[in-house]
Amino acid sequence: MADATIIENATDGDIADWLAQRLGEAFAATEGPVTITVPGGSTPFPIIEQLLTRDLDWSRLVVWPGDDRIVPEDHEASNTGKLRKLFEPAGAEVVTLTIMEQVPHFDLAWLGMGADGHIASLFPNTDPKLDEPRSILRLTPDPLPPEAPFDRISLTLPSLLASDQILFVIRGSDKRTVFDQALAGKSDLPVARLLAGAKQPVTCFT
Ligand SMILES: O=C(O)[C@H](O)[C@@H](O)[C@H](O)[C@H](O)COP(=O)(O)O
Repeated sequence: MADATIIENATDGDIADWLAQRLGEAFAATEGPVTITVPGGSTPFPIIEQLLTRDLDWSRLVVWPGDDRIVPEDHEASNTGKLRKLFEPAGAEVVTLTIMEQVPHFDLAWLGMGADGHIASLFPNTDPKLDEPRSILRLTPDPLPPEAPFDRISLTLPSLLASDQILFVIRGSDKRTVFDQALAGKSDLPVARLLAGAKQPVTCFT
């Protein structure tokens, strides 16, 4: 079971500073690109807007959506569309998730979490496995989440765990309770399964 560093009451700017620090360290540690996966939903985008004001060589960054809704990129529900609009003008590359992609090792895996304990699009009904042989899956959440009632494509638990460090940004007391129970090994929700498999540092901003 992972132990996590919990940083409470963080502002989007605090999280952007933390991310800039981690990315700066990753850029300094290699000549090549730095590869991260980032979540969709609503939380990450204001943080990314602030992150991109920091003075880093964004042309060295490769961004993988952790998941997406199966909609065109110009659809308002598209995570990839939003990430492209933010990262590409700064010079970063945003990968298109397809089940044919070879998923790399990530310098950082950034996740959100739903109140039902889903991460990426690994909803409880999809019964995500730590020994899943596939890297990317197409899934149908059941029930379909009302805020984004679409089929999904998602990195799997092994893909997300193939990372040097894991970041969660989880806002709200309900979600914090779900996260704490998962961290304590008191649930079998997707977030708990990921935490059970994590050997790398886990940081959670609330
Ligand atoms: O495509 C998605 O919706 C996300 O990848 C999903 O896993 C998200 O991270 C959580 O649902 C939290 O979403 P909020 O940040 O909106 O709370």
